[in-house]
Amino acid sequence: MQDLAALFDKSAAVLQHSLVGGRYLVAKHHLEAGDVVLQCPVLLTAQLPSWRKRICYACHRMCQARLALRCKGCEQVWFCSPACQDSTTPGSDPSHVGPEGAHKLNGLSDTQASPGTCIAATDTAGLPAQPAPKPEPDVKPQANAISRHRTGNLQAALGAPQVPHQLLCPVLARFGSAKCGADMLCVLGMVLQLLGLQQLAGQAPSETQQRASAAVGAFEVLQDHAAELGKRERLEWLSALTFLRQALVKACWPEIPSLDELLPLVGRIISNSFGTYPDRGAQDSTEDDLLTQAADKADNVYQPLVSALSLPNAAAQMSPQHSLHGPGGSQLLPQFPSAEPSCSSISPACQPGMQQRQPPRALLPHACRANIAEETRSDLPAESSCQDMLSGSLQQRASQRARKPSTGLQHPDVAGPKGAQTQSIDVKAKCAPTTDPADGMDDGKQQGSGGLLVSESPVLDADNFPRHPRSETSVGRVLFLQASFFNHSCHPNCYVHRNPTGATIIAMQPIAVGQELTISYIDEQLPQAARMLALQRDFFFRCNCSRCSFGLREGSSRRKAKRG
Ligand SMILES: C[S@@+](CC[C@H](N)C(=O)[O-])C[C@H]1O[C@@H](n2cnc3c(N)ncnc32)[C@H](O)[C@@H]1O
Repeated sequence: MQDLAALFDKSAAVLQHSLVGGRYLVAKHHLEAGDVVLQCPVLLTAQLPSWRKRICYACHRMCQARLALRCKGCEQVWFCSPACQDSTTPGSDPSHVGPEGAHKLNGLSDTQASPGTCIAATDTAGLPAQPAPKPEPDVKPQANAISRHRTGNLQAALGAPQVPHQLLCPVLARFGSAKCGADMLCVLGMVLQLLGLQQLAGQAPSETQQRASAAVGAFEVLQDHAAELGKRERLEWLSALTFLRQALVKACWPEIPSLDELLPLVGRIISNSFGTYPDRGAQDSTEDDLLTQAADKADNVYQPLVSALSLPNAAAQMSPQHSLHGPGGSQLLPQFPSAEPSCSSISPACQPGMQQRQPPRALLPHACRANIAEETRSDLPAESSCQDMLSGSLQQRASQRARKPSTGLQHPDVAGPKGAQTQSIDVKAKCAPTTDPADGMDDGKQQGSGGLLVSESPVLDADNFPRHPRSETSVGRVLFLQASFFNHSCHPNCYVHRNPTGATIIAMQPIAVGQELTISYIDEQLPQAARMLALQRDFFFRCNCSRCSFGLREGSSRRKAKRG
């Protein structure tokens, strides 16, 4: 807890803990509306597959046109400029090219490497290295690799290093053949980044190694809700993680984590990450912009319309929402908050296509999951090993699959049992499309229930408040370490503002010293029942905020009044 408190040293928040409520943040001193509470760098981020051709892998800027530079190694990531490409592939520096030199690329850039191949390495003395051991797919896990890297200095996690693309490239090369849904693949990308950080953390002591080690340790302290996944949802994740393990094996990853080790990583990512939304205005936000907006926010919290249409990121300012904007986000840049992203020069090809400032769309946390009925959650064997559970179920599902076509959005191995659709929200409507917005839809618009409504004006409700977009409009996920300690409220007193290198939490109203700081994880303008459903489904908890408690009382007194 003492380590964790250090994460908030340079902020206006103090971490507290209660037996009932877990960890939460309170105001260190009195805050006025518009005051910055804290700034959080990105810990992990990944884009949905359909957006990779539009959003630079290195600087996360979005382009209207398809990006020209693609990594020829994995064919899975695109860059907006050679400078960006170089920034993620630090050439011959052996400290950047993987564990124990096993994945050193021998002078090949990742654009020359064969996709997904395990390239023989030479050691630093120029002698041929032992070929990287190729673990069997069913290799037994080592000791928990994640916990091994926990260090005392969690504050260093705020400067988590960028994982070199060379390290991840051979694994990402397999992602093209993944059968899981787009959001799952996005989460797998974040898991892979974490494994990459873990590899950096295992290197010889260095500043990068220490920061990576702190980041891995810090991730471990986040709440993990894997145990609360419904049975079907859990099977889907196990199947996706099996795919990831196979990709790691084929890429000669030196240590293959078991499913039991990987599932908690997913459990942390899905319940702590935010969806990212295409906000053209966020790309070039500066600290000045931010402070201006924060000041405006103080004046405009409840008179949103004018500022909504004139300022970038205005939806976040006015709508007390969990609003992280845009594909900004850095590759874990330590310079925060005013530093430019690592891409200092956007390519000429890309620049004219950069999205114009437009009223942004606010954010909903991802919900690319089937809504598992409560009764299906309860029949999960509590202590079952992931592997046993998966293999048993796969046999069962193989016969079901023979009878029932897959939706195409799920891994065929976990295509739902007969009748599953009746228990769940339409998965198709909630998942980002697997089609590619860069292929044939150059205005970025897509049709259909899974459409990405990039160029659309914000949807305003009856009171002219911008509404959260539907979850399928997101372009990826992002995880901020410090933001993961804010509890949710349906009447929050802070909001999350996304900028190119991270996020800033800003007070929306005067907050007294010691008062809890809260953000909204969802569109809090939804009716109470819908809010409860979204929080349970996506974040695995029943909201105990004052508004919900009041709402419940109000509901019951209304019912009593009706009865009486
Ligand atoms: C992102 S974490 C927030 C920090 C968390 N309290 C902790 O100790 O790490 C989200 C988790 O906090 C708890 N939580 C947050 N807001 C809550 C609320 N309004 N009511 C009940 N539980 C809440 C839930 O367990 C939820 O899954």
